[in-house]
Amino acid sequence: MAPDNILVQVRDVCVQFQQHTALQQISLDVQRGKIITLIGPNGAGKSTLVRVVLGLLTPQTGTVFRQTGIRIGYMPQRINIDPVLPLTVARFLSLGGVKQTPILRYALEEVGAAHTFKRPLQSISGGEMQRVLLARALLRKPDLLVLDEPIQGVDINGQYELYELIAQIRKQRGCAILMVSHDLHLVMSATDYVVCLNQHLCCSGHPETVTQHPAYLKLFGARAARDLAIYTHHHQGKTENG
Ligand SMILES: Nc1ncnc2c1ncn2[C@@H]1O[C@H](COP(=O)(O)OP(=O)(O)OP(=O)(O)O)[C@@H](O)[C@H]1O
Repeated sequence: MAPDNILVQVRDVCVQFQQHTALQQISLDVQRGKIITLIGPNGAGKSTLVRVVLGLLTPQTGTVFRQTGIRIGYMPQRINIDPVLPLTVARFLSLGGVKQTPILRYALEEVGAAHTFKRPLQSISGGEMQRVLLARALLRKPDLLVLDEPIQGVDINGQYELYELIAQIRKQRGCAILMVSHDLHLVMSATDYVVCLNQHLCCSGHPETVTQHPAYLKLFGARAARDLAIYTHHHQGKTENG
């Protein structure tokens, strides 16, 4: 059992693929209504941890507790679509079980992709696709939204927009969000808690704390300093403008 405000509790989880250790002694709490971001280099185990949280992968050791009855909306890193399959965005969204047009339209409106409703899925842009996947996850009315690299294939302006949208969704719906990101500076203002992974848990805490942590600086080096400078600038700008 975990306190009611903890949606998912991961304790001392280890995952091994053949001889390779993907996760080592990882503990994590996903709190109701909070945004938690997993960062780490390629192969650090971020997607593996996401799969553990989702219950798609059973760790060799450790425990995972999920509050009973919680709904989880998942936006995967990518999906494979048959290029010749005639599938509109509306039909794609309805495959999740919700068929009512107004509800599907509303979900697309919420993510700023209402214009794609009747379009063939194969014809929409990378950024639009990310929004459609987000809409699909929202149709589950999630208590927890899990986003595995939501900005993949999105240009830099689109990335800021998407993170703003994610922050707005949390504000409006009050759901918890667990997301994976490579770019901490982009997500910092939209994140309550950061977990820095590299098979083991390098450091965790509030974004400002993590970016100054020796383990984070060791892992990301010069980029970390640049990220902090960008964040500080961005953050100060925001404060000055109210
Ligand atoms: N099903 C699997 N079988 C074998 N090895 C796997 C499997 N899934 C993941 N791995 C390995 O586990 C390690 C962690 O992979 P994971 O995808 O979790 O990393 P990641 O941090 O999400 O990486 P990226 O940033 O590149 O997406 C990698 O070395 C990967 O090759």
